[in-house]
Amino acid sequence: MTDLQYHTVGEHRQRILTLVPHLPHQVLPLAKAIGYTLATDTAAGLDLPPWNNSAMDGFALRAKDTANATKDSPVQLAIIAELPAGTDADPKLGPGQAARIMTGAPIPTDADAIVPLEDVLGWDPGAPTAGTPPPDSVILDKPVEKGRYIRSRGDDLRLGDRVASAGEHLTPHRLSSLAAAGITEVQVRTKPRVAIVSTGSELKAPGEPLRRGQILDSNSLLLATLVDTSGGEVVLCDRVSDDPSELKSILESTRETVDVVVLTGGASVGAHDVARLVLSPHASGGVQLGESNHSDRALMDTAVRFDRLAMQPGKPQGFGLLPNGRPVWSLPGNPVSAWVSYLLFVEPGLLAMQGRSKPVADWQPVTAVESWDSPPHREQFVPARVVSATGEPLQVVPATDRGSGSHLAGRMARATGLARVAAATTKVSAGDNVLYRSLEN
Ligand SMILES: Nc1nc2c(c(=O)[nH]1)N[C@H]1C(S)=C(S)[C@@H](COP(=O)(O)OP(=O)(O)OC[C@H]3O[C@@H](n4cnc5c(N)ncnc54)[C@H](O)[C@@H]3O)O[C@H]1N2
Ligand code: MOO
Repeated sequence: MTDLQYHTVGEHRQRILTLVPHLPHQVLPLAKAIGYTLATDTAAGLDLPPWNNSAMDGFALRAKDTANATKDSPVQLAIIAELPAGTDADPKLGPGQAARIMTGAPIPTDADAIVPLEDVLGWDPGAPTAGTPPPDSVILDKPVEKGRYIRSRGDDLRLGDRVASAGEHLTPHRLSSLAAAGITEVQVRTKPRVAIVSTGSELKAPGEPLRRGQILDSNSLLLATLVDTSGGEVVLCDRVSDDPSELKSILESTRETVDVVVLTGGASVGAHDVARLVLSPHASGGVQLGESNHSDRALMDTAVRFDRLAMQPGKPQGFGLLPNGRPVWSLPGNPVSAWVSYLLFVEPGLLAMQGRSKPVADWQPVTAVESWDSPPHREQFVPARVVSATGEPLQVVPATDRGSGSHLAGRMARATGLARVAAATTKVSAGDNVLYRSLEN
């Protein structure tokens, strides 16, 4: 705590992580599971590789046949078979015999080493081997080490080894490992179905003409695309005016069809702040906290609460559970505030609902190359821009020349990420270290 009137970022996030419900499991074919979160540890269904196979295009042989090979006294081996990848042939190799073999083809049971094409005498790098019949023989002028270029059955994974763990994000590389290990379907957490509602009588859809007093709604697109990157499914994205009946009606009509509601705007203390009026009609402007508010009981209090946070931007924050247990976030309407608030509070909440094992993003130390002021007793989150990507740590400047001005919807585009300044810091000087989260992928 920095001030009794304000919650810290950590306290607010802890309350969210305590209260959000976990989503149920579902079974999906692997090819449909991209972006989901694995719900159970998942084990290999076979040995990988499934059989000993060649790591090189070359010749499979018995190493002992080459033991005496020298430049002066080379060894000649007769080629008695051709083994392309995919063959199930297992030719018998007698003394002095070898098989031409391609990368990935199973090693004959009698062979114990591979010599790559390049290592046999007379190989011509300019003459392609594709489509040519196997030679009658090969000549070697040095011994081949037993086991050379053999990829052994199970040296990647054994049947039953864990391939991926519950809570891991099903990224392309993880899905690929699961496919290689013989998995065809996975248990995942269902995706949170999310309703996004931008509130404010001043909002118009992008592309519509504006009369005096109106602005274009940019938060809806911001939040819808962010929800997608957090593994959520946007099932409704709408705008309502400051008339409370419109927001009430959306909350009612989505009772059974959405798991999560994210609102922007109307979270502060204004006379028409509709999110607060609808979700927490009896709350006053800002909550006066005493020590007891930080007890476990307060953490477990599920009611929608509007708190003031010791952060800039993003001071007014609403969060709680609706009567049927759906979490609702009520984010401030200023676009930079909505962005920062989503990243700090909604993203970890949505990931926790999916059982994601790494629900909080990493912040890395970077060097500020310009000075700027930071408000006392509040953590500051500044849209920032990397100016030198070479060397460590990275060097950043504020993406706008007006600090974290939370209304600067247009200049947000200049940012490559967010810089984070500790609550105790009131001035960042050039050369100081700050934390940074990259938001470029
Ligand atoms: N007397 C006080 N006034 C304000 C306080 C305060 O503590 N006391 N806090 C200020 C801070 S900090 C913030 S942040 C804002 C948050 O206000 P609301 O959440 O009620 O948001 P609105 O008033 O509805 O909108 C704020 C601003 O953002 C624009 N906006 C809203 N929605 C969108 C959207 N979907 N797309 C683009 N821009 C949007 C809106 O037009 C306003 O300009 O309250 C301060 N006031
Ligand atoms: O805290 Mo507000 O979110 O500065 O703009």
